[in-house]
Amino acid sequence: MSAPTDRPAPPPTALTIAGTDSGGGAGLAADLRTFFACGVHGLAAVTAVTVQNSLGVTGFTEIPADVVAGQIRSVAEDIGVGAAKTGMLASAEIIHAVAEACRDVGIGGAGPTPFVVDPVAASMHGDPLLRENALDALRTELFPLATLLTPNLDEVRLLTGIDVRDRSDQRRAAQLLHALGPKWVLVKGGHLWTDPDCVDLLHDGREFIELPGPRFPTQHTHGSGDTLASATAAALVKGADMVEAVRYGKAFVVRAVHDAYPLGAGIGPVSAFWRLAPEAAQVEPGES
Ligand SMILES: Nc1ncnc2c1ncn2[C@@H]1O[C@H](COP(=O)(O)OP(=O)(O)OP(=O)(O)O)[C@@H](O)[C@H]1O
Ligand SMILES: Cc1ncc(COP(=O)(O)O)c(N)n1
Repeated sequence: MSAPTDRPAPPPTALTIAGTDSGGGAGLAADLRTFFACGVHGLAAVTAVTVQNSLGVTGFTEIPADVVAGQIRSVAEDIGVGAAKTGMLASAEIIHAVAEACRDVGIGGAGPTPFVVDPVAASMHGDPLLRENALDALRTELFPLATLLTPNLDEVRLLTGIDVRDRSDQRRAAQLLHALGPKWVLVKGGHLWTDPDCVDLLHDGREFIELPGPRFPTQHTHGSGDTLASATAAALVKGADMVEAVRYGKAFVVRAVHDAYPLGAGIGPVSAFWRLAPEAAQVEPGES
């Protein structure tokens, strides 16, 4: 085959700033898989390497903070970042370096690049992914830069002290978190076991938008939060507004949870494979 003379236009890009999961279910692997499935070229700044399988996380080591920041600056200067998304940030030092690098290259805050901050604190097995002293750095350094903050209910409890038991608690938590500086907050409802509608609540300081979805009776939801945030970031790169982008992210993750598969003896991952089916390739943000 001869080399093409007309090269295709490059696809949009999105950057994940996250830790690795050796089991391939969550973190960096889930983010890059979701970007790929959405037709977005994934860029990666690795923050930590975890020792992890379907049964839990038995350890992790952090990447030096200057190397994390270097990865962000390197791809921003050369390739360009259409949107960025954080996952596991591990330590206050890394959070500080990420915030500084993101500010410098226009990610989040007053910059042009949408920034989805998933304040990952622990794995779904309850194993810590963030040093205990790092919560304040998340609140004060990263949240004010976030275009969208996507806590789950355990993270809400850690960050606000609110133990969400119903939709009115979910609203109260969204208000408190919005006051910390993000433009939008999405309080995810996956852990609100009493809610059959699995409502994720989106808030911008004025309105509350409820995003219901079916709750599937499966334990295999590893990586669902990463997948939701990455699909939302992918939609933002493609020009969707926030409400449209989060609706797309939710529709994406609902399909991914529906198709989740067992892997190993514990909790299996959600699946982005559905997006590669020919009929699914037609679904774009705003059409889901
Ligand atoms: N059993 C389920 N059926 C359908 N959707 C689900 C289910 N569990 C979670 N979700 C959806 O998946 C997304 C992530 O939800 P969740 O609140 O569990 O976040 P998370 O704890 O960060 O995810 P995880 O820890 O599994 O990666 C949300 O959109 C939520 O509504
Ligand atoms: C590297 C890394 N990042 C994020 C998660 C959270 O995902 P989950 O809550 O599904 O365990 C994880 N387990 N590992």
